[in-house]
Amino acid sequence: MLHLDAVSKQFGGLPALSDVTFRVPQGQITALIGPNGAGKSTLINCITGVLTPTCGSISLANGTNSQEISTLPSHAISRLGVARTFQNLKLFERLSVLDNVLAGLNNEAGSSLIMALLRLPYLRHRERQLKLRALEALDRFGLADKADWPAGVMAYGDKKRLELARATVSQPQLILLDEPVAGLNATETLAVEQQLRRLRQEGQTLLLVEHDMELVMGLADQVVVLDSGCVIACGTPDEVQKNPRVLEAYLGSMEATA
Ligand SMILES: Nc1ncnc2c1ncn2[C@@H]1O[C@H](COP(=O)(O)OP(=O)(O)OP(=O)(O)O)[C@@H](O)[C@H]1O
Repeated sequence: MLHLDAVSKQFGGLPALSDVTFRVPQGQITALIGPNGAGKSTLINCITGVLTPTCGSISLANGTNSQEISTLPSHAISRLGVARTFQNLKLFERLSVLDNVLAGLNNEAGSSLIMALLRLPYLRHRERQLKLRALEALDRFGLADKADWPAGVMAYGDKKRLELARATVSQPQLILLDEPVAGLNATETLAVEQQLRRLRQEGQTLLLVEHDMELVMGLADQVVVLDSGCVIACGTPDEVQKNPRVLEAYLGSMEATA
């Protein structure tokens, strides 16, 4: 689904990513982990077009088609079916919960201003369809009864789920989840875990950046470990947990912060 080949990114000559190569297989959950400063956010930003890699290739493969996306801007990558959630929530706090999810269908709304002003019947029908899909997405994440609330007044856990509803509503090819359970309590974390399992059952491809190792090891099909911008391990949760380089990277980072 997503192929990364020798992706490197430098900031002012300093390497943040070096020769990162791995694949995100279709219909699976791939977790990207690593100590603080390992390069996870930089990589997510390269995949979503927020940053352009210094060199290397990032391509979206669908059947026999493969498209290079490393040079495309964010909106073009989003139109190709890559959605994301953010580590620090990025919601429209003053808009309603429903409107926040509708923003996730922006690519499909696709009407011109003139058409919107004319309020053609076709367009009204289209709007109703999109609203229905947004409500369904809210319902999946247990938020349908809050559709009219301003997003800003919701509890933190609900905001995290709203981001998931917005990222999934367009049924993207690939969803990047940046720390989806950070700051959630055990019950909320379990609920998100179940929702992610359900998405996988439905065939959704997920790339998950997460510090919660219990969640990662219990959920992921494949774990990719970054350290100082390099992939130091890639395999099943079992393989990765036994890998001496991984243990060393995590122990090293714990000593550094002790
Ligand atoms: N815009 C930037 N300019 C300069 N250096 C940067 C920039 N963004 C990231 N870096 C550096 O790149 C390296 C990787 O940072 P990055 O934020 O990608 O790590 P991370 O794995 O996401 O860390 P964390 O788990 O703490 O979020 C770090 O050394 C960081 O200081």
